[in-house]
Amino acid sequence: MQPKNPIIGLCQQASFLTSAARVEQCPADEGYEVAFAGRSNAGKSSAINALTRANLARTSKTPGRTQLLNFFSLDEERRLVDLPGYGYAKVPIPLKLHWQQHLEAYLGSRTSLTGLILMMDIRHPLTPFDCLMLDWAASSQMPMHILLTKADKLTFGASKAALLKTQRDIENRWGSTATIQLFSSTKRTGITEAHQVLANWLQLLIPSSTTANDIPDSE
Ligand SMILES: Nc1nc2c(ncn2[C@@H]2O[C@H](COP(=O)(O)OP(=O)(O)OP(=O)(O)O)[C@@H](O)[C@H]2O)c(=O)[nH]1
Ligand SMILES: [Mg+2]
Repeated sequence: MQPKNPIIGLCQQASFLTSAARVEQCPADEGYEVAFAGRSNAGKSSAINALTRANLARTSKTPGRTQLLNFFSLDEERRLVDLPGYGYAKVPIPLKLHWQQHLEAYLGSRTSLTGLILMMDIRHPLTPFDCLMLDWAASSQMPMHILLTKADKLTFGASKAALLKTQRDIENRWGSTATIQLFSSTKRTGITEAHQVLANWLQLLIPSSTTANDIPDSE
């Protein structure tokens, strides 16, 4: 029998920890943290829910729903963070500036942050703000993994083509800054691959004889 990837058990026991409106309100900067970033409505909260199999993060048809940094605890030293979505036009400018400032302060100061998952709607990849995040990851050498979300909205062929094109565009501009995969919260596509990235970044390495493909999605 294959050993169970420890990330699956930890994700199943994930619980809401706290919300922070500013960096000073974040939990102690200790252990390991992975943050989920992306344009408003890209599917960040849905992805966190799909990866944890719980209804932890609030999702919404109205973009701009997540306006705080929401922390979810996996165990005493590991956390996931749902970041406020950027780029939502209807948020008033002062609030936008407030969020941008706090997002930058968080990203620039958080020493427990071991990686950033960037979510992009597969139908609208590489928005200007996504490009800024890639610039930031490249310059700060922060590991980045991209989920092309809502892959279920395209046919299999079209989603593969979008993956290859976006991958090529990223390599041309940012080299090996980011890895990338297809993802769908509704169809539960790409969960195993994303879990493997989380396991690596959260220092939950599984035995080398086991590969990501050996581990079933739902256990
Ligand atoms: N078809 C499909 N719809 C999805 C998927 N993921 C999210 N959605 C829908 O997209 C909308 C936005 O999802 P959220 O997860 O709330 O997006 P978010 O990025 O957290 O949004 P903000 O909190 O506003 O930044 C909701 O209506 C979801 O049901 C997916 O994989 N497939
Ligand atoms: Mg959200």
